[in-house]
Amino acid sequence: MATLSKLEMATTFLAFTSPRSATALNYRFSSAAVPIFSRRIAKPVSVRAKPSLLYPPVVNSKRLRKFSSVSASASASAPPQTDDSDVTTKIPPDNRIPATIITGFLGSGKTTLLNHILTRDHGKRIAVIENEFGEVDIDGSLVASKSVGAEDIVMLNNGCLCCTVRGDLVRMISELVNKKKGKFDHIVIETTGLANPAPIIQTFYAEEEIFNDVKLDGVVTLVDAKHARLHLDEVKPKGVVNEAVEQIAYADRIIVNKTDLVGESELGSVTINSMAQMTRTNYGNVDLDYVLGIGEHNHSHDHDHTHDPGVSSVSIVCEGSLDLDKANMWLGTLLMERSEDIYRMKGLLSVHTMEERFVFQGVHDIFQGSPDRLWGKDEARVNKMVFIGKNLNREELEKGFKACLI
Ligand SMILES: Nc1nc2c(ncn2[C@@H]2O[C@H](COP(=O)(O)OP(=O)(O)OP(=O)(O)O)[C@@H](O)[C@H]2O)c(=O)[nH]1
Repeated sequence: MATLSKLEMATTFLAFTSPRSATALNYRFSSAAVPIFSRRIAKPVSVRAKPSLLYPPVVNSKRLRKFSSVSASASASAPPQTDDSDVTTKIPPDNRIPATIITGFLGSGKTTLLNHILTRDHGKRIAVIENEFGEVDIDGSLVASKSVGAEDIVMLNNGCLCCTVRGDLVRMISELVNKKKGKFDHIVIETTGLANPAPIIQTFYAEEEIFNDVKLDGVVTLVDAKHARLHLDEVKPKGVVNEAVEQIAYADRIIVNKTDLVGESELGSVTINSMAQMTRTNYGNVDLDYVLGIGEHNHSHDHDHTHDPGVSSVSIVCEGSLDLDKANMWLGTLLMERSEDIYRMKGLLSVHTMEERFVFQGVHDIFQGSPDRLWGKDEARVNKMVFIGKNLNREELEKGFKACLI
C-alpha cells in the first residue's frame, strides 16, 4: 500500500463504511480516496485469521522432568558425559517447555505475527500469554474471538509485563504448567509495545518456579519499517529507557515489518544489535523456523528502567452505537492534528446500521479497519477503544467519543 499523506488520510477516513452504507457515504469523496475502512483494504490479519491456540497433532507423552536450577544450566554448557566418567547421574535432556517472547514497539505487528504463527501448520500446540498496556483488551478479543481454545489465551491487562505485572507472569506460567502440562508444546508471550524486554527475560532465569519447567527459546522483535526511526531517535529524559531501542538490543531475531509502507531507500538497516539475525517482511509473514525453536537465550543483563512518564493510555468502554459521519469526522480530525503523538489507537466499535463489530487499528497516521463478526443476538453493543501516546487528554477524548454516539 502506498504511503498516505495526512490529507489523504483525513479524506479516506470517511470511507469507514458498512457494506450497506457504502453507497450513501462514498458520494462525498472522490474515488481517488483509498478506503481504509473497507472490507477490501483493511483486513488486519489478526482479525481475519482463525487462530487455533492449542494445536492437536503432537502428543507429548513425556512427562516434564523437574530440574534443579543447577542441573538445567549445566545441561547447556557441560561437555557430554562419557561412559568411564565418574559421574553416575547423567544430565537429563532439557525437556523444559520453550517460550518465545514477541516484542516490538506499539503497532509494529506483534499480534499479526502471533496470528501468523497460530494459523500456520507447524504441529506445535501453543499457549499464548498476551499483555496489553491499556486496561481494555482489544488484541485478546481479536485473537481469542475466533479461536477454539480461547481459554488458552491468558490476558495480563493491568499493567506492563516488564514492571507491574511481572509477578502475574510468573503465576500465569506456573499455572499453565501445573494445569496443562503435556497439553501444549510452546508458550508465546506477546508483550506490550512499551515493554522493556530485559526484566521479562530475567524472569526466566531468576524465578525458580519458571526456570524449572520453562526455558526461554528466544526474543523476537518486530520493527515498524515506517515509524521505527521516530521512536528510536527519540531523546528520553535522564534515567528513562528508550523501549524501542531496548527491544532491538535484546532481540535474537529482528523482523523489519511493514516494508510495504516504505520505499527501498527508506529501508535502512537496524544497527543497534548486530548479533541478532534480521529479516524484512510484511504482515509478519516469516518462516516459522525463524521465530520458533531459536534455542537458548544468552542475555543476562540486568537493567532497571522507568517508562517514559509522558506516555499514557486512555481507554474508552461505552455501550451504544456511533453515528458514522460523526465518528469519521472526529477520528479524521484527531488523526490530522495528533497523529505524531498518538502512537496507537485500536478499537472494537458498534456503528449504527452495521450488524458487524467494526475493528479499527491505527499506528500514527496509518489506519485500517474492517467489519469483524456479527454482533450476537443478545450481546450488548459495547464500544472499546484504546489510545496510547503522548500528552493524551482523557476528558477530551471521552467527550469527542461521546459526541459521536447516537
Ligand atoms: N501495511 C501494513 N500493515 C501491517 C503490517 N503488519 C501489520 N499491519 C497492521 O498494523 C496494525 C497493527 O498491527 P498489530 O499486529 O496489531 O500490531 P501490534 O504490534 O500487535 O500492536 P500493539 O499490541 O498495539 O503494540 C494492524 O492494523 C495490522 O493489520 C504490514 O506489514 N504492513
